[in-house]
Amino acid sequence: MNPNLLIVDDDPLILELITGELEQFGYNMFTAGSGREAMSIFQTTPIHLALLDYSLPDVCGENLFRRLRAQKPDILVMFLTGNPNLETAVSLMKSGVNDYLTKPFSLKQLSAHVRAIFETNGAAREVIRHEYKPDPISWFPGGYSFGNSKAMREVDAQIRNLPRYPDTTVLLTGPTGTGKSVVARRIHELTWGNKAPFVEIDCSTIPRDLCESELFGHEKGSFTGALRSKQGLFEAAANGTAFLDEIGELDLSLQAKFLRVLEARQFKRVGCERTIPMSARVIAATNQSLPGLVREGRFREDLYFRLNVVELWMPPLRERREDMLILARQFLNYYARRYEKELTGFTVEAVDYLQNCDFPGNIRELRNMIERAVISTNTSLIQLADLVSLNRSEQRLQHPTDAPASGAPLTLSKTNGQTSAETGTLNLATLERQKLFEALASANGNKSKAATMVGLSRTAFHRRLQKYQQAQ
Ligand SMILES: Nc1ncnc2c1ncn2[C@@H]1O[C@H](COP(=O)(O)OP(=O)(O)OP(=O)(O)O)[C@@H](O)[C@H]1O
Repeated sequence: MNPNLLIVDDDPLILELITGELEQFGYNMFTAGSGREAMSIFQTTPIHLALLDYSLPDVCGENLFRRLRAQKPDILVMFLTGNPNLETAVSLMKSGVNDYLTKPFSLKQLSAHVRAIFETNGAAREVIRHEYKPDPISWFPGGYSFGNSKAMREVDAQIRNLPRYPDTTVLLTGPTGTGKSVVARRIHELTWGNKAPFVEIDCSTIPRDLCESELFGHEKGSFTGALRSKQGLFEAAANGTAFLDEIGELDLSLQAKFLRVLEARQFKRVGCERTIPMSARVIAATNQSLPGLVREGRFREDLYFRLNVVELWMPPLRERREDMLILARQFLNYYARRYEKELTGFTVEAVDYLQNCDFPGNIRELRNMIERAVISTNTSLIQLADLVSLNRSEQRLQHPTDAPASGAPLTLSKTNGQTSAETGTLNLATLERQKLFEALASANGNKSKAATMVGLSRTAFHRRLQKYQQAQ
């Protein structure tokens, strides 16, 4: 199920252009020319993201937004506005709008924003991941790298060995955003190329009562709502790869059934007695500790052992700092091409910053940071100021009318409408100093806590703090 997007605008041309642009990315597009039309679509279709024009013929966009949120608190909302005045901007951000884009904007900017909303919003991201869509980031021309750290070289060596054992189950473990899904796809590519399907399911997002049918499929009429027969994960994966993400979330009763499938290499659709052979390789991933879940009685020990034939551990990025720049460079090349920017690299300060960041969101966070920097930069080198950004809503509350059309987090130099490197650095220093001291104050003087709050290692935090304390 790809995400459903609703655009509400009274200009049919805008509706058509936006629909054409976003459909290319696999979103299901719904359009409405008025608030009333929007509400009637909304009543019948699960909408994940609404793109709202601020001025509609029959209702103020803000009222429509409140009605949507009242009915579906987790709906994502982005406004497409003319230049908002300060009050409007403040009110939008305060009321929890996810993003807004100031007209005129380019379609590229719009799609970048939509992707960013889904990337940064956990719940909605899961919707995308529920079914497999090739992720273009995995297709760097000339191949892509996992990095050059010892840990990742070992992972790479093991992955290269796996095509010889296409039935072997693989367990991928490691914190969120470390690249487990990327590795799963890489194993599939090396084993089957595009000759067999790769099918993905996220066990944490499928409602419990639908999970069995998602895994094993069902026959028409086997339960209320089963209007058609449906293949499940194992059948759809055929002789390719069945990837079960967040396996730790699988319901205990289904764990037993799943174990039997792994042992017998066959299964039955719900409501059907026919046995279907299971030919796919199973890859499971989790960012939880399965032994821990076993101890708590939330995960079957026998299933854990059955899955754990080959375990690949993806360490957090802060434990493999030598990979950071390789990955950052890779993302820079990718996004520079994608956004058609002439970029040659990073400044020394930017490199220093990247190497000192802790990246609690791991590669996902690094990737987002570089994408935003590429969008916002005006120079051929990514500057420190392009990487360090204020919290987006804070920025907009302070300088709403200065928000660039791209809506990318502002660099301070741009916030003030100045682009000189010197001025940028000066402003950045003030901003950084303020952020460090604020974090320190909120952490009651605890430097480790404050460092985590601003995304730096304790040493980097301490070093920077000293610099500002000496300058006082
Ligand atoms: N080696 C890599 N090269 C390029 N992009 C990568 C690489 N590793 C990870 N990424 C990118 O980082 C992001 C997070 O990766 P991925 O979804 O594979 O992490 P994960 O460990 O499965 O996370 P989660 O536990 O939250 O599901 C994705 O956008 C992915 O494309």
